[in-house]
Amino acid sequence: MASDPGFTDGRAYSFRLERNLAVIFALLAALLSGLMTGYWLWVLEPALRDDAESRARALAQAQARGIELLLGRGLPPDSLLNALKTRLDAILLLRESESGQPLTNRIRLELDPETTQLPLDALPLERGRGGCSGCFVTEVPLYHPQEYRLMGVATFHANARSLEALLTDVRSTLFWTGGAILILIAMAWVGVIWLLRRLSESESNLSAVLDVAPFPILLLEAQAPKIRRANRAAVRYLDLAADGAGRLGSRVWEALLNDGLPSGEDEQREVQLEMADGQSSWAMVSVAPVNFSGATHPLISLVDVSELKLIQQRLHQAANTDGLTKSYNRRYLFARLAEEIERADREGSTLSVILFDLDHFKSINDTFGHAVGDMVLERSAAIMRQRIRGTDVCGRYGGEEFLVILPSASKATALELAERIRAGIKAEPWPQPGLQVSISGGVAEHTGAELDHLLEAADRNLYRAKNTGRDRIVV
Ligand SMILES: Nc1nc2c(ncn2[C@@H]2O[C@H](COP(=O)(O)OP(=O)(O)OP(=O)(O)O)[C@@H](O)[C@H]2O)c(=O)[nH]1
Repeated sequence: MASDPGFTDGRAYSFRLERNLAVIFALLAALLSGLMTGYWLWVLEPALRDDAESRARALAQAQARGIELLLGRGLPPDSLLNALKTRLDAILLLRESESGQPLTNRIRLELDPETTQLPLDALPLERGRGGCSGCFVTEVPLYHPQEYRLMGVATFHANARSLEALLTDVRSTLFWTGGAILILIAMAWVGVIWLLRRLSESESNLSAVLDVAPFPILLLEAQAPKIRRANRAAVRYLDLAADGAGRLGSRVWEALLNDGLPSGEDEQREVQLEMADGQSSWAMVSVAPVNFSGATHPLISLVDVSELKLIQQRLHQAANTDGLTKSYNRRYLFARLAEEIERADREGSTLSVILFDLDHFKSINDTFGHAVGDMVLERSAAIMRQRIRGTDVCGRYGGEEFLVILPSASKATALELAERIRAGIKAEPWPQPGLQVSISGGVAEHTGAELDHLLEAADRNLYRAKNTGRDRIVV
């Protein structure tokens, strides 16, 4: 089938099914023709010949008897010949006694009814004698008159009427049988053409449907993950182009293959792809088996979920982030701390936390205004984020309280970091004249107890820091 411009062919497409059907019909027609020819050659024709021969043999014998009777009357030669011409239907092989020249005549004669009564096997006959391959000739001279020697009597090897009747029978049998076969073959071909047209229609309809689909669709080969067909959206999305062998492919497609296609029918996979323009894109890949020409091919569909992914990320970020400080919020901190405690228990590693609280924050608000208070919160969170390690987590625990989670850190390490943060906030050059900010912190190390115990321990130390003059860290 010619490739259509839409559901792009990676390779010429062929209907194996319809091709097989056509071959079956052709074989059937050849078989029937062979049978008919064989039937004619090995059954009908031998029967025809046998029938004709036996009739001719009988006729020749009867005619020979008739001639014998005529010859016995002692007629002069001319009269004899005339009598033979008018009475018998035969070929005579007369030979002049002197010259020895044969006088072969095809004569219209009538049969003497008496002669037909003679016993049929009375005369021995030989076929093909005297140069007449289709004749039966008496083997011995029947009569020896003075002037002429009658070598024998011959007849065509068939009674014309019975042979004609037989031929008519055969021809009519052949005509009807052959006609029926031809009608069958013609009907079969009409059926095949109709079927092919329907298949072609459904194929082009499928191509049209797949082509207008706004998302990429690929039909793969049954045996290997190679593209057999791709719709326009797939050509655009995956930047597909045909190679020298007409096979579709691209760098993005190879990356998708390397990432692994879903194996199961209901399986879907989200894959991140680097597109032809260098941009990153997320695609939901799903696979469904479809049958073509008796083989199961995977039909791959891709849905670009980049925007969805972005929205998901934003939602996830919004759900876990504090709007003011852009640090993690309390919800996330609790969930993350639970995870880290579980990991520390599982791996037997250390884990520490620092609970910070800005000092006299109420008075900052009261003195400099709420907006300045917000700015102090934002800046303090940024200072914390700048100083922690990549594995640490820092977030807003409450109003002016912050929690830092330090996986694999002892309380000594945590203390060190807490002091650096405290010093950083204190040393920050705040833009408001007279604004001074300090922070207190309580450090606690996970000792195998539950999450609440760890936070309570940190809170107790923070309380002690507050009560012992603030601007300090207590372990
Ligand atoms: N500007 C601003 N203020 C906040 C925010 N959240 C809580 N606060 C204020 O933070 C203040 C906390 O005050 P307190 O709990 O009395 O503590 P403090 O004044 O810091 O005193 P100590 O903790 O004992 O040093 C309150 O006045 C809250 O209104 C916020 O998001 N923005």
